[in-house]
Amino acid sequence: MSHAWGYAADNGPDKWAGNFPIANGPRQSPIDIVPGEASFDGGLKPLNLKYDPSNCLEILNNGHSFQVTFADDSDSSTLKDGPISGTYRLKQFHFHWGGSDSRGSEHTVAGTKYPAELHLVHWNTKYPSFGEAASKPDGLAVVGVFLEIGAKNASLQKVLDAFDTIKAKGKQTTFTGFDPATLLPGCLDYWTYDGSLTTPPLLESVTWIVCKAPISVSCEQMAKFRSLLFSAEGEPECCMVDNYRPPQPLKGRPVRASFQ
Ligand SMILES: NS(=O)(=O)c1ccc(NCc2ccco2)c([N+](=O)[O-])c1
Ligand SMILES: [Zn+2]
Repeated sequence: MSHAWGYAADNGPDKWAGNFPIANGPRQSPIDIVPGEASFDGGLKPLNLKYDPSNCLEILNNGHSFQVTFADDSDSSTLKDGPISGTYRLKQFHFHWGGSDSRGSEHTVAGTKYPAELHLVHWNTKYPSFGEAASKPDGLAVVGVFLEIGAKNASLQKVLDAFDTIKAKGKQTTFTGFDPATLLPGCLDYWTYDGSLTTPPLLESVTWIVCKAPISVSCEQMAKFRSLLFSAEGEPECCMVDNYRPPQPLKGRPVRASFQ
C-alpha cells in the first residue's frame, strides 16, 4: 500500500523525493524571496484579476488543506496580464498555515515566515483542462498572498464559518457566492518567478506571483484554521497544522519585482 504523502516526520517534505524525484528539480517551490536580490522589471504589467462570485461552488477538506473550488468551464473568473501571456482560469484557492503564529507560510521574505499563505490557482486556457495544464511549463499561475496577525478579516471569516461541516478529511459542502477578490490586498505589487506545485506531484508548471502586501488575520481566526483535521472521520484525530513546504533552492532562477 503506497504510503501517502503528508507533513509528518515519516511522510513530510523531506521524504517526498522518494515517490516524486522532481522534488530535487531545477524549479521547485516555494522559495525564500530576498527583496534586495529581486530585479525590478518595468515590463511587468499590473495583475488583471476578474472573478465572478457565481462561479464559487464548494468548500472541501482534502486532507492536506481546505480548498474552495470554482466552476472553470468559461472565462468568467480569470487572471490576465501581470507576468503571464493569455488567459488563465481560476480553479480553486486554498491556504497553508502553521501550528503557531511564528510559522505557516510557504514562501518567506528575507527569511521571515508569515502565519499563513493563500494560494489562488489558475490554469492556462491554451490547454484543454487543469490536468493538462498542470504538466506544462506555462500551464499554471498561482497568486500567493501572505496573512499577517492583525484585525479580524471579515471576508476570510465567511470562509471560516463553513469549517464546522468540513472538519475531517473528505468532507465537503456547498459554498456559493463568495468573491475571492475580497481576499486580495489593496496593493497588488508582486514578485514573480518560475516554480512548481508546492505539494506532490510537485510539477514544475507554475508561474508564481507573490504579493508583497499581506492581508490581515486575527489570532482567533488562526485558531479556527487549526481546528481542521488531517484525519478522516473514525480515524485518530490529527490537527491540520504546519501543512507547508519549506523554501527550496533557487538554483539560479531570477526573481523579478513589479515595483521599485
Ligand atoms: N500549493 S499549490 O498551489 O502549489 C498546489 C499544489 C497541488 C495542487 N494540486 C495537486 C495536483 C494533482 C495533479 C495536479 O495538481 C494544486 N491545485 O490543484 O490547485 C495547487
Ligand atoms: Zn498551495
